[in-house]
Amino acid sequence: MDIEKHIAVVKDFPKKGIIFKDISPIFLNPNAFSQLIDELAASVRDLGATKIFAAEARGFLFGAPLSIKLGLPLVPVRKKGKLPRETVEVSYGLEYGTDTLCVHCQDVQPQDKILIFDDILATGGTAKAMCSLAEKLGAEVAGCAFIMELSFLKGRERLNGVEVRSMLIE
Ligand SMILES: O=P(O)(O)OC[C@H]1O[C@H](OP(=O)(O)OP(=O)(O)O)[C@H](O)[C@@H]1O
Ligand SMILES: Nc1ncnc2[nH]cnc12
Repeated sequence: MDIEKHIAVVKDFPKKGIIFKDISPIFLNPNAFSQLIDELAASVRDLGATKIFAAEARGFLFGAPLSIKLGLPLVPVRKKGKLPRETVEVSYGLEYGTDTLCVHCQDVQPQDKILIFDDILATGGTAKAMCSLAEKLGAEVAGCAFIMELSFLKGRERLNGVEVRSMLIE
């Protein structure tokens, strides 16, 4: 499908100099959204993941239907202070700031193979942090998948050694 026609480009958001790729128009078109989830699921099935990590907040919007489509458990990866039970955490840098991501310890077992999912791969800070969370809990990273990759920010290099799948590379 032509994903690009469902992405709005906004200059200088959230800071001057950032060209923000807004994927939210896809949610206004349920047929396109459904097709996107079908294609995303087909593109990662062979990775043999046992669970999906999806990053707050935009990652949740795609991660939830992806988990249903693949029949795999979904582990919410949340920003600090949101998860009520025991967590592991990792701090990371973003294109426009820094943050800390957490996961519930009980959600992951050492035999798990984790599919790291997010809407956008930019600098790779978020995805790298999710890989570290999986590894801290003794699990393996099966691969990383994104709707869109901003290749000029070289996130793929930061994920060196991990299988990376992006539906759209810009
Ligand atoms: O590759 P990176 O440089 O880490 O950037 C990618 C991340 O940035 C955005 O999330 P953001 O932290 O803006 O949060 P949101 O999903 O809550 O909007 C996006 O949804 C990815 O998670
Ligand atoms: N330029 C960008 N557009 C949308 N989401 C992002 N996350 C990090 N950088 C981004």
